[in-house]
Amino acid sequence: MLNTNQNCNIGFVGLGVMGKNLALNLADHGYRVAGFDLDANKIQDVLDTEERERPDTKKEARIIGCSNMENMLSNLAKPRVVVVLVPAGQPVDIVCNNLIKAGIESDDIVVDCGNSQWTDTIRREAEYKDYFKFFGTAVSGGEVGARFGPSLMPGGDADSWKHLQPMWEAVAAKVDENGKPIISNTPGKPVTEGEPCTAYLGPNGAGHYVKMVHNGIEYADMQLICEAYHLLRSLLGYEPEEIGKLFAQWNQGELDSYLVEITADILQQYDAATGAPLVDMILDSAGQKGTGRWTSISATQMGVPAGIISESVYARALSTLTTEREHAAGILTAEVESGEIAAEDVEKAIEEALYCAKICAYAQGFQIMRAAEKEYDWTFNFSDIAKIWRGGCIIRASFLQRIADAFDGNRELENLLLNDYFADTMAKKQAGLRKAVVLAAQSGVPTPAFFSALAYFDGYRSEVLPANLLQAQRDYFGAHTYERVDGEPGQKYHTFWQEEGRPERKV
Ligand SMILES: NC(=O)C1=CN([C@@H]2O[C@H](COP(=O)(O)OP(=O)(O)OC[C@H]3O[C@@H](n4cnc5c(N)ncnc54)[C@H](OP(=O)(O)O)[C@@H]3O)[C@@H](O)[C@H]2O)C=CC1
Ligand SMILES: O=C(CO)[C@H](O)[C@H](O)COP(=O)(O)O
Repeated sequence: MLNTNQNCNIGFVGLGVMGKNLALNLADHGYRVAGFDLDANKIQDVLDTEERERPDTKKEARIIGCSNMENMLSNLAKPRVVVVLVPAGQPVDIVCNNLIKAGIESDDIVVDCGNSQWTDTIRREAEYKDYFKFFGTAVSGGEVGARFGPSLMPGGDADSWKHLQPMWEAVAAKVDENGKPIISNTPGKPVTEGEPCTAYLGPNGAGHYVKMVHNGIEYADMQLICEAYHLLRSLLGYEPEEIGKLFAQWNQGELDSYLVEITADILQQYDAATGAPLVDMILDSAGQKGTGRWTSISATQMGVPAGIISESVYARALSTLTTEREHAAGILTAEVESGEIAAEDVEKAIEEALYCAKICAYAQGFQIMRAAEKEYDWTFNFSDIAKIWRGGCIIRASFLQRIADAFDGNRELENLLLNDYFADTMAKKQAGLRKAVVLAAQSGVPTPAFFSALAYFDGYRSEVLPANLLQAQRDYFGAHTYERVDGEPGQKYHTFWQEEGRPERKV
């Protein structure tokens, strides 16, 4: 293992999937990295890869391996910057405490680049402030993104950001003047032009919060695509390959996105062992690490309607009840309506449904962040958020340029659905969403995210909802009071339901 004691620009703790690739990305941009991992094989792996990929083999290594944290710190220029890329939760605190023991100083910056819960980031910034500056930067883009350009969502103190900004802007994904990702997945040939997919998002947990919402939207996006696939397969009897080709076609239009692109690819893949479509050989039980659930919980806690995101979390949970579902399938039947449906009409309806439901899901995501601004005293630039999601991250899509434009035009936009482009699109395409939901209901295909999207759209555009009846019910059984449509705002009334004549009094 190398230990050259030369000054490095940045240290890494954790050289797993994300740490290794982000370190190599930094090296490609001319930064010298000192890396440490508990697992010596991981250190060796990054050193071997760096050697293989080094553009000029005669030049010295751009990444050095360190046998412990003291060694890593001694290799870093001051103020030191240490990126932590270990599993979220307790390991991050273990690393922070180990850095303190290893002699980190109060001017040094420790950057948590994992999928940490934003409340942990807020706590950590305060807890470690006497020892070092704790800064959050959430990363999206998986392995390839980390290696060649992720979307970076930084949050923490503004001075630390000034120090980190040039590095983060260098390694982040880049988009061109039309908001399209500029891709180069060749080691040693990083993209240096274009607009970087990173922007300072605010203090303490702001970056991790925004990443969490990104993942909540990711859950919804993925679930909606899966429902579209399920409908096409069940209603039209299409094979995965056929659906893959259709998705590839949709990906040329408004649905252009990384998730639709990879779905098209996945569905055209066959299993080497059996010759069956690969998707049919994969167990239908979805995993989740928690970020989608956190988004749903945070929305619920703040009273933000985010049903599509929540339904997407529940859909994953329902999918894991494999044995129960097998049992229920033998007992519970569906009375389904069958009839002739023109394939072309169904395809068009599902394509429109996917776009409309996607708009509603993103609208919910941005509403969650708007509520979080008040809750945590942050001021988000929603246009910046949409812009830094245009490249590098899992939900990257050309559609995000539309969102950036919507907020550029009006920072105070109450809801994305009220922007001219989105309102107009919903007006033109909602028939497809309605049709998809009807077809799903009639044929017994579970499409909770599509249903939820339509209910959100119809609920949000309703001047009157049956919540008046609900308030009366609450007042009836619990004297919870209500306001009158003709009363002073805030003035509460209670009807004495059990008394003769049921008098109503101000409360
Ligand atoms: N993988 C992905 O696509 C994405 C992951 N993330 C997030 O990034 C973070 C890292 O993920 P990922 O790289 O996939 O995880 P990995 O498990 O691949 O890598 C984590 C590495 O950290 C090491 N480690 C754990 N504890 C310590 C410690 N105390 N000191 C030094 N090294 C330690 C682990 O060693 P050992 O294995 O020996 O424990 C392991 O090598 C997570 O928060 C994850 O949620 C974010 C975006 C995408
Ligand atoms: O952060 C990510 C991408 O943005 C990860 O891929 C994410 O952790 C995947 O989440 P889950 O395992 O819950 O599906």
